[in-house]
Amino acid sequence: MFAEQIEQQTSQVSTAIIKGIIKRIIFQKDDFHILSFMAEKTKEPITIVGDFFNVAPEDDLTVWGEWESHPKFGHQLKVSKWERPLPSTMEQIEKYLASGHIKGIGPVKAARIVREFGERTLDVIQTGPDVLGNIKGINREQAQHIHQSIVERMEEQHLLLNLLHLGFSASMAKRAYKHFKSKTVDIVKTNPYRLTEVNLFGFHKADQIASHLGLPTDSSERIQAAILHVTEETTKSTGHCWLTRDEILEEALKLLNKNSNVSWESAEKELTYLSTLDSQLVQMGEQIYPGRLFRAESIVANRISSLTSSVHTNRHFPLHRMIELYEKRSKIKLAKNQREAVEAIFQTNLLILTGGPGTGKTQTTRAIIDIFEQVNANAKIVLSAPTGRASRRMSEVTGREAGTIHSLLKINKSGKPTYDTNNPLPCDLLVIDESSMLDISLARRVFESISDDTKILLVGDIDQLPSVGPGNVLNDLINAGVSTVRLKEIFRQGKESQIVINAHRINQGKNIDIAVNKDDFYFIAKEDPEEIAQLILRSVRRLLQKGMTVEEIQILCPMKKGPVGTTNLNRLIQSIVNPKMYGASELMSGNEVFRSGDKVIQTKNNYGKQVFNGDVGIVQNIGSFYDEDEGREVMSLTAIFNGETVRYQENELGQLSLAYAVTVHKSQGSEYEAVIMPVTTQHYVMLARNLLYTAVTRAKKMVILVGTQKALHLAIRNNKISQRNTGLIHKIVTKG
Ligand SMILES: Nc1ncnc2c1ncn2[C@@H]1O[C@H](COP(=O)(O)OP(=O)(O)OP(=O)(O)O)[C@@H](O)[C@H]1O
Repeated sequence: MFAEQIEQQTSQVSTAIIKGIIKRIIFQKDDFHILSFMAEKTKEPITIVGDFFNVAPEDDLTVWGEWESHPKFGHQLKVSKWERPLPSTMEQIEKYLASGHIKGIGPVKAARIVREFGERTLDVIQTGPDVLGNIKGINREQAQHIHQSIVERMEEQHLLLNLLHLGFSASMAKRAYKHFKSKTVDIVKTNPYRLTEVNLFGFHKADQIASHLGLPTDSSERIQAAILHVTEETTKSTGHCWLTRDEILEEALKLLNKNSNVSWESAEKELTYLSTLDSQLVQMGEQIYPGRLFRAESIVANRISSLTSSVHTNRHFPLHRMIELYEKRSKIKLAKNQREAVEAIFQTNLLILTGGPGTGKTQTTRAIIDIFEQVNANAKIVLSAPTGRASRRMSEVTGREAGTIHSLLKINKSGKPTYDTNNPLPCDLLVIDESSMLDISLARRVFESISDDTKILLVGDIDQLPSVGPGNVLNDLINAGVSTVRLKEIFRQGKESQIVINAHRINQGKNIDIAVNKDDFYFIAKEDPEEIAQLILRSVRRLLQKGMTVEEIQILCPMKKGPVGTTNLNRLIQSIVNPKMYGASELMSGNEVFRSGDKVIQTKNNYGKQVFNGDVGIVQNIGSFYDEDEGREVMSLTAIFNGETVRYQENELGQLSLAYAVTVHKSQGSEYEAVIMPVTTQHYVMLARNLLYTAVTRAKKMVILVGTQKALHLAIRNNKISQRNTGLIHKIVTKG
């Protein structure tokens, strides 16, 4: 059987298959091993490299791999698969027991055990520790240990034999085992979709395994997995917290029926079943929530009810006098609604401060913090924001320390925070800036982490795009009646620019105003998308000639696709600002080429590297370097993010993208000296007032819009801010 498998696989892939014995572990880090291996046939020692687990010298292995020639270490076999044949003869079993794998057994005891049970030794020991009771020199505790070790060994063996050929790596098999224990192989073979529960595989990979195993395409397991997959993906891509039954069924059937014929009724039956379990999906009438979003909404709503009902308003200090003193100290006369905000924070535990650019949100926040400290010199005030860029900016404008919510709550890789209901954040006033970016899951973490004695000030601009993740938290809180101060007076307008004026005009649905005597807001009329792209290129060149740097100029696009989408514009801009240089190293990832000097954006949170989704950096170097951990030369790219050098290996480049042009969504919470934006009906589906408003408010010194008046008007008129399906308002209202 074993040999048959080898034959089968030899014919499918052109890899070397070698049987032999591990002689020495040359290097090991986690699962990665470099081993000296004695090939059975040639009796020659070779070096094998790859992911292994629980291996030790003298282990018999069969390895599959490809030969590679390493500049430093010479000829070595890169192992993609391996198996450890089960010991079957008495001699093999004795050698195996004595090999050092099983604590408490050396050669003498191994020989005694095998003498007692013969070729059935491993089977017998698996039945229980008591069978070892008569073996001289083995006490109860050791017997238990030997039994346990053998059981685990056999399970691991079983795992490797059954999973590696299905496309699992050794470490994936180990992760699956950690979760499903002895049931792992059974689960994979009967319902591989369960691997999606532990985020080991997505639906598509699980479906491939199921198809490889010949499992039926209309099984309940497959239909349920597809339903859960589309619910998760659709809420992620649309920002909705719930979807209708019909939406889910339509999408699930599209996915399922690529290679089968599942009926609407069968899918509906499975959806009903999943909803009645009330865990992965929760049904409220026609609305279906992913369970975790439903729970997040309920928790936020509960916490808000509790926070707002626990406020102590009996003040023993002369607030009006304190505001006057603040005005004297800061030489700023607060406007009426700025004063209201200062007063409100002492009357409620949860306050929202919103307003457009230049309306004095930062100034009001400063006043609140200052006066709060005057009232209580020992008050612990914490400043935070959803992204690294927003928190850095907050720190600059307030002159105080500010960090991301993730770092504040000490949220670990698996999303678990150190501060939560049982261990609340020690804090009297928590200020969160850019709070329009809070999605419902992050809001849950924030509200769960604070006690009823903490006040929260949420600062943000509700007219910006909503959070990237599901939910519309800031808007929902305002609409649910949470105390809100809305700043309307524009303080910057007089002395400053058309940018602020036009941002407010856009927000009010009015056309932009181009003042001839100002040179910070341009609209360049162009119809043809190719010409728009060329004009954008020319504008970039012009700004560079004027002395701006690549980092200061940002192209913001509604979409990624098309001639004026980020993908194409990045390619074009790169070709002029950072063209291919003869002899210089480059690295490819997907359709993108990275060169030293390129502006790049991180596209997912990486806690290990401390670089987060949306962080922008500059590539510093591309080349090979000696990786101590791997003990070999690897190609890598280093980039500078916020003054820190970060290294990416070739297989990590999927986390980076060129960033000369980014989507408006990605720009939330950032500011740039100059913003250039294509405005064309090619991006019709995305043209909305809040998108244009968000883009324009990112600019500090200059905005250049290139496109058609028609597209611009469409965007300004479209204030049907794409509705998000959420239930937070309802949940808060019903609590009240
Ligand atoms: N009451 C006031 N009197 C005079 N100037 C003020 C007042 N409030 C704010 N300002 C000034 O107006 C300008 C804009 O204020 P601020 O930076 O607080 O606005 P903002 O809403 O935070 O803007 P943005 O969202 O664009 O950062 C600042 O120069 C600030 O000092």
